[in-house]
Amino acid sequence: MSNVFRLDDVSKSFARQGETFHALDGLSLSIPSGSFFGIVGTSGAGKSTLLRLLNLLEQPTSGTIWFGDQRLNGLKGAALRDYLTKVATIFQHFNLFHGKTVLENVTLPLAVRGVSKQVRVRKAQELLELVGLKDKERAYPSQLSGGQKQRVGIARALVADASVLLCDEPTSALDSETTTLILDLLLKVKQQLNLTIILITHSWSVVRYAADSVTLLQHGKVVENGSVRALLQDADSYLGRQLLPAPDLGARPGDGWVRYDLILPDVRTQSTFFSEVAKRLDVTASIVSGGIERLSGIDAARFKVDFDLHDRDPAIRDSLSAILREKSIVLGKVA
Ligand SMILES: Nc1ncnc2c1ncn2[C@@H]1O[C@H](COP(=O)(O)OP(=O)(O)OP(=O)(O)O)[C@@H](O)[C@H]1O
Repeated sequence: MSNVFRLDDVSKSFARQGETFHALDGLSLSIPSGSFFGIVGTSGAGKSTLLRLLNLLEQPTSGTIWFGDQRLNGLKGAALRDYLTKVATIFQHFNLFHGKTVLENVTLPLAVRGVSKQVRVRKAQELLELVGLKDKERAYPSQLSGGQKQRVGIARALVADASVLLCDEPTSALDSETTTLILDLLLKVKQQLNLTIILITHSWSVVRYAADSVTLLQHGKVVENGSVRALLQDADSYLGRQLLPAPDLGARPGDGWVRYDLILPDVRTQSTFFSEVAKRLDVTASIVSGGIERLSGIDAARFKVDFDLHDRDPAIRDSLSAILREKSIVLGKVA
């Protein structure tokens, strides 16, 4: 898969109380074309700084940023304007013009590019229909809910035919139900308009729901990065475990029991997994914690499961281990 962006050893520094502070510190990252790319990290990790480098609100202090084979450092004039039609942004607080109607907000990016009124109204109406706000074109932002405002933001961002949508904490100001609706809309427009979506968030649940690739930033560096599928399959991946959490309930397994921490990468084809294992070895299996998550379009599960091997032939431990490793990803074992 080709990359829409590549960042090579990128740093961004600020002067702070007479000292140099590195918001991004030698960051290298490739973002695949067509991905829904989630960037997570705690407050101050450098997520917004990274997004501001991609939408050219800021320039890196050092390092190179590539958009395909175009170097973005120092882009100016017509090349800059052209880039900014291809890469659009939506924001946490929507950034709508309150004195303008929904339709005027959405037509604005076309008006500043000199597109005729007839064409820009037609384009804006198409986008408003796509985001489910056809009947709101004459409304003002103050008459809309938060979710509707973000829909307007999405329509406005995409009206000039961008191929990349940058999302700056797009659901942080919304309740969880509206968050799901907005993420569903982003997945729909990504599919229909063939977009790459890059979304920064501090919310694991947002990333779990929508992203197919994830990067974890910490102190301005990439700590871990990969496709959701690859991260899940990697027993040593911290990101993989965050995507599919299973709380540790503290109590150890009982005497003679063994506890496995397991991932089932596709529950649809593995719904009878534990009953089959239990039947095959004639053991009791008891789920201690975990659950099923829809990740990147597949239902994956992580469970901590106790198996009763009390008074059983020691060879059964090896058989159990072999069966579990054959069909699931074993993250850990406590005896
Ligand atoms: N213009 C600036 N001047 C000085 N320091 C800055 C500037 N912009 C960002 N920083 C600092 O760089 C660090 C990274 O900030 P950034 O906003 O990129 O983090 P973030 O991961 O987006 O955090 P949050 O989730 O809180 O928005 C922070 O410590 C911030 O204070």
